[in-house]
Amino acid sequence: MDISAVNALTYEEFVELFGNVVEKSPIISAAIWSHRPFKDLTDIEAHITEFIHSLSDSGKEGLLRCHPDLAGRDLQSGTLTRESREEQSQAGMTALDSAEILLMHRLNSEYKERFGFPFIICARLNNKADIVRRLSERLKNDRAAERELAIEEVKKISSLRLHNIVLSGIQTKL
Ligand SMILES: NC(=O)NC1=NC(=O)NC1=O
Repeated sequence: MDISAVNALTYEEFVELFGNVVEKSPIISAAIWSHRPFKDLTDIEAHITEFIHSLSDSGKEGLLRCHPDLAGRDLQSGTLTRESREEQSQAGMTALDSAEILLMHRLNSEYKERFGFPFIICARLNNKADIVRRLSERLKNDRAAERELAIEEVKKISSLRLHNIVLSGIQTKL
């Protein structure tokens, strides 16, 4: 990976490339740009993590609310971001039968009703059976535990997105 190419990006190019590493939260890339030159990919990830951990509880919950439900309205209406669409498709969310869709809607609604933010899991690391099982299990947690668990999942999602951009970016921009 050519970290010098990343460090040479203008602010606009950097946010264009990395702005959706954390779903619908370009402020994170806009903020960490100040820390260039980055030593390597791990350094970029560390700054993303530092930003997320610096958020208040309500800030973290706001970050979680920027994520679309799995098999939810955005997927049905085709308004998912490219990254989310690929991730959800890979986890089998686009191949659910009507009973599975209803189950996901019910569990997601129950979860959101209980915690005030959506259930989040790194879809690339799970299949649909894992997702239903983890959603059912995590519904039993308390809010603070779920906030932290969801933030850990956001970090996994963003790490995979970052690596994907830089690896594929080598062919295009970087
Ligand atoms: N609610 C979610 O967990 N959403 C998602 N997880 C992913 O990995 N991609 C998503 O869109």
